[in-house]
Amino acid sequence: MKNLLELRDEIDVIDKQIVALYQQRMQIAAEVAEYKIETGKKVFDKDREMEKLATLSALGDSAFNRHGIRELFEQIMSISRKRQYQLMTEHGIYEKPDFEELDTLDYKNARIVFQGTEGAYTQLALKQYFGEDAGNSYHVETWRDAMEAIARGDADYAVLPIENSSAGIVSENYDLMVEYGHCIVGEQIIKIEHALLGVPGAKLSDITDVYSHPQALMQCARYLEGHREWEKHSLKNTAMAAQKVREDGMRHKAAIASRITAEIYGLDVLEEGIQDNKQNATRFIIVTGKHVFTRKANKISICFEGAHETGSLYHMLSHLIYNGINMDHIESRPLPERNWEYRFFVDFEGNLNDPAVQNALRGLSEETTRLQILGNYEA
Ligand SMILES: O=C(O)C(=O)C[C@]1(C(=O)O)C=C[C@@H](O)C=C1
Repeated sequence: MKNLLELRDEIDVIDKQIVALYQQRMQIAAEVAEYKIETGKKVFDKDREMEKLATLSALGDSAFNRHGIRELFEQIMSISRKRQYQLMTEHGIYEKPDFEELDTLDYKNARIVFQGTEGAYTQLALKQYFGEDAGNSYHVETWRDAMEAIARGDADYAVLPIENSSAGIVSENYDLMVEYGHCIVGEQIIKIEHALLGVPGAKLSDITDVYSHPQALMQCARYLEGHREWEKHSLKNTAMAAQKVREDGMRHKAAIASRITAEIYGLDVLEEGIQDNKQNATRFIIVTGKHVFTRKANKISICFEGAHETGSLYHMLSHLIYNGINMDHIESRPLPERNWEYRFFVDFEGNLNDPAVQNALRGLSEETTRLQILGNYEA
């Protein structure tokens, strides 16, 4: 039997040959890219790749090797495509996403819409994000209403919750972003501290009914577990719950909302910090109707759909990984009317002007069935 050193020497010889052949092949791929640049042909040719995978894997002498050859060449051709996208970007052949670059975003006199009523967490986020420019804001009943206000041009910006650190994503707003095609221009994270609020003079022992937004009820699940006898009621938002408790004026009714709403609606704080996660925070997005970004933007949100087949997501994400892009977040949402098929939402670091981002987006747009850039903004 040969010893390990001898075997490794043999592997080293073969690997060098593979490297030389790989480089030769990539050189030809570069020539293919030139041809495609000249002729305007697309880089990704699925039929050609399928044909190659079938013929090459058939050369394998065992089922194991046939499978391995297929995987190996899938990777080789995927790298070949990435090289071709890179060359095209270098040649300035890049279909810029339909986004206008601005020096800064001007919020002066902007009309800002949020969902809920006075004192909603969204309003807190709005005030923190827009600061002094927040004066010109108004509220609507639903998140869809806020999106509509942007679509109609009644408002310039909308503020919407997108994710909570304990309850997860606000799925409806992900879906609305796809449906309306608006643009994210900013985000604001707000620490969420829930309190139990009752009418003046009410005691904890009086409470039998609790009102809040379903997300807030979920975020206080452990606390509510300690009061199983309480009837829980879902309302559109936490501030509305506070308003209702005030208007009903009954000692047995309580709301879960922020401390600030207690001041606004004249309620007593019966208990504070009742959320399960003491670090509980919600991320809000700032949305507008025009597709704009600034040079300072450092986070990109996209949504894409791909073929419903093995390895599809892996290949789509490989465009980010191969271009050295740092991914922050991935989510999936069901595709409407297509049971058990999904679209993906990915947040990653970068600016639309970065060559690495342009390469990744080019790859994704060629190799997905649908790509939507939801925004490029400062995180
Ligand atoms: O043959 C082509 O059109 C190529 O671009 C080359 C190649 C390959 O590397 O083999 C790469 C991408 C295409 O999807 C198909 C094949």
